Amino acid sequence: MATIPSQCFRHLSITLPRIRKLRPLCSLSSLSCSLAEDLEEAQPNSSKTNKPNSYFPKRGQTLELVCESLAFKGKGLCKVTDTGFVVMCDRALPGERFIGRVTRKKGNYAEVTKVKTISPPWDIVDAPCEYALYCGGCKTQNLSYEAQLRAKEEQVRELVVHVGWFSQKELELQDIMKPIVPCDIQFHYRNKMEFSFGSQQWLPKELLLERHNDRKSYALGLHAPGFFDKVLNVDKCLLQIDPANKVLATIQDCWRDPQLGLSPYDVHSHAGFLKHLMLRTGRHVNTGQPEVMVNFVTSSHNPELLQPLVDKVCVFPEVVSIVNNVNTSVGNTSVGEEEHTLYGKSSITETLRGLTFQISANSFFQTNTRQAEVLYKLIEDCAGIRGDGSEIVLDLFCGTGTIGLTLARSVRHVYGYEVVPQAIRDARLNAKINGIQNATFIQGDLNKIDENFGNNFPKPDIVISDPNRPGMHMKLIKFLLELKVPRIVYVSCNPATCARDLDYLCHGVSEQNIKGCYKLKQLQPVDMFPHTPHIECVCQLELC
Ligand SMILES: C[S@@+](CC[C@H](N)C(=O)[O-])C[C@H]1O[C@@H](n2cnc3c(N)ncnc32)[C@H](O)[C@@H]1O
Repeated sequence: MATIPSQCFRHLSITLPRIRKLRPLCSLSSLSCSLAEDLEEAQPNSSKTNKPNSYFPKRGQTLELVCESLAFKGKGLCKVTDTGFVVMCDRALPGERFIGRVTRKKGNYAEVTKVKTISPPWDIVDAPCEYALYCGGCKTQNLSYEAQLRAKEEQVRELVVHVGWFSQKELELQDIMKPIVPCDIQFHYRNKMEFSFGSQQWLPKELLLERHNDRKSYALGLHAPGFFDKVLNVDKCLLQIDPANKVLATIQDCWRDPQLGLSPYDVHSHAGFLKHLMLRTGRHVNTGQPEVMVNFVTSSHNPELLQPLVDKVCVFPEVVSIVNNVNTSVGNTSVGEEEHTLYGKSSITETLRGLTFQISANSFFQTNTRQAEVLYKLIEDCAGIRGDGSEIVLDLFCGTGTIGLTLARSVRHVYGYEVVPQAIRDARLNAKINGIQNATFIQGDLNKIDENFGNNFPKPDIVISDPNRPGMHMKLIKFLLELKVPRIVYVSCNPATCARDLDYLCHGVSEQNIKGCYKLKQLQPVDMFPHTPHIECVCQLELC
């Protein structure tokens, strides 16, 4: 095997103290560097020391490197020969030998850009998408799917050992860490894609000369990696289903026509009309046929300008909803202050674990429906519901209530908490559509809970917690440690903050003299998004 996934780290488990305390000293090891970056979102205020480095490659210097593994955001982690100094390289694949040029110092490691591949990894494959090498969406499409899964699983294991402070031995002997669950379908799995309009197409350097004439033309596509103002023009995205690609191609064909008078919004000058094109797909409740929602996000309300585009795409039988979100702010978000329905319905439907969900342009819904079925089944199994209708479930970070509602059928009551008011409205509506009466959804910020929080519901038997990337706030961790429910199912989309929170729940928070009281019984990584760096984990915790 050409990858070096873990041997190089193993010795560190003996010498590396708790990462969260040692984070500022991240020159200690490659592992701590990548973890520091992993945890950056979770600890935005933590101080950084400016410890001098024993070795630092100079900016502009070229180095011959071998990528050892994938880390945060799918970047390749490499070490400088002899010194072991860590460099991270976007688009480097495990096992790849390449020449990299140092571009910048970040914390106590360096970033390099790949200049030339000397030898590719043995498990490299041809990426089916023509944009795969440049697009910010799929970063590892040219790595075999098996190798992608290996890299993701390894990343979770390293984080659980070095941030979560669980020993490799206990993970293995007690069969805690399960092999990653692959995604059956590796393309056409996304039910939501957001494309941006841009006043200038972004092209990678190697194509600049070749397509010189395209440089100034307008773009509709995906953002260039790391740039909010540069758009890679795309006619097709292999992550979405064919009917959505037909809509994209049709709009691409016509929106630049000068006679239509349409202009892309410019994020610098704030002039222009078209901001984003969001395509969402679902299925008709009775027929199971695909349903497509087309959402034009514009900087002002001008339905006449959009009408020619509406006329072109409403002819597709799958297009059942065309809406316009008007966002007058200078920001780049797609949520409008007003929404207008231009054609058909204002929402589409999707079924998940036997329930029907109504999805509007801005409601949160798991973006890989098929794999969400797998994820929710795992959550249900981990919840270990008795099925006698006696238990209380607390669904933290409930979004539109999907997890809680799928459990509601076999428990006494579900209490869901969520910060976004629209999501709470959708959750209540979803409960109603499905005839579920034993679910209560409450809007509130779980980062701001106080000592009264626990008085708002009966003591739960099971807590489901599914936070977004920063993980759980210390207030919530303390609440759970005091609540002492028999079982917690922690669902995470960021293995770094997940490992940190598992450490707090199981081993306590020594700085605050708080004891942990949970045992990690099971940790199951799930691949929801092939070709991207994202990893989902389902963790089962039981009260000690
Ligand atoms: C990963 S999503 C999970 C959604 C839902 N459990 C599902 O499976 O569809 C995380 C949710 O947490 C919500 N959220 C983020 N920060 C929050 C906070 N401070 N308090 C409450 N909810 C929050 C987000 O709005 C989002 O709906």
